[in-house]
Amino acid sequence: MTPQDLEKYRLVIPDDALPRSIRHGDEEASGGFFYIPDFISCDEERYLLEKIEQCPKPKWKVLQNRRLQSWGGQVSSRNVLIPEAMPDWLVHYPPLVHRLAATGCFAKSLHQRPNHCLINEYLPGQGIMPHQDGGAYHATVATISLASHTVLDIYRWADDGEAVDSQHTTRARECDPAFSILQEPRSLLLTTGDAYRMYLHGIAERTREETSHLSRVVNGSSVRDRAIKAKVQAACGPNAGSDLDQYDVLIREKRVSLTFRDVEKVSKGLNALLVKH
Ligand SMILES: O=C(O)CCC(=O)C(=O)O
Ligand SMILES: [Fe+2]
Repeated sequence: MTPQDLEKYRLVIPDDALPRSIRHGDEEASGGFFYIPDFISCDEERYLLEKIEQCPKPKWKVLQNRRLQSWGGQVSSRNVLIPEAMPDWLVHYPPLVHRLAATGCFAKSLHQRPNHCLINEYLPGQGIMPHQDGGAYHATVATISLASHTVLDIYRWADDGEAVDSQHTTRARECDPAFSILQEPRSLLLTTGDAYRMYLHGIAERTREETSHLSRVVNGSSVRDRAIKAKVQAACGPNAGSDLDQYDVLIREKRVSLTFRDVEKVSKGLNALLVKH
């Protein structure tokens, strides 16, 4: 995929879900959300899951609601990457770093490609609290999903568009998502520019999506799996839920996600000399 192709994957965000400080039409100049189904093949997906599963146990950091691996190095409290080489299975086969750079979404980042990858594993019922990815990274995040679908919920700040007092340290977010994005296995979701900076994102801790959880999905028309697409479109349509089982819409399985970003500040210590670019 080339940078010219990317535009056709842009998600159209409804007017009433835009941050109040962005006028409709402005978002194009400053990034957005792009959903690309089948970014990797079934063989690549299988291979990646195998490699991730084979990693030694200490590579996993176990959190309360998921576990994760970190590749490319550790990000220090000062937002500096202490670099480590990425493994072959993220760089050579499948050539994910190269394939992501070729989309053009990292063209404005310092290294013009991701140098860091977080791998999150979610069992059914697990998720991630709404958050922002913050200032350690260039404002592009590339997320590849493996093994199961999920629904990423996108939230706005409650005070968005109001003058925020600089003394103010805690900001409230809106309770309900402004919209959601359905991510299929093997898909890529890119979040760039203002879309990265202005919204929060999270995954609710549930074992299945019911009709009401799918009703604000914005990418129903670009979902590849026919059964999932039919359910999303039925949930979003004018007769939402009338001919659907309200309580058994989409069952989640174990999902693994790869989150690629560019950490712009990189330590030039001894480790850096050992990392081949
Ligand atoms: O698993 C995902 O899709 C989201 C992960 C995420 O938001 C993060 O690691 O910051
Ligand atoms: Fe995140």
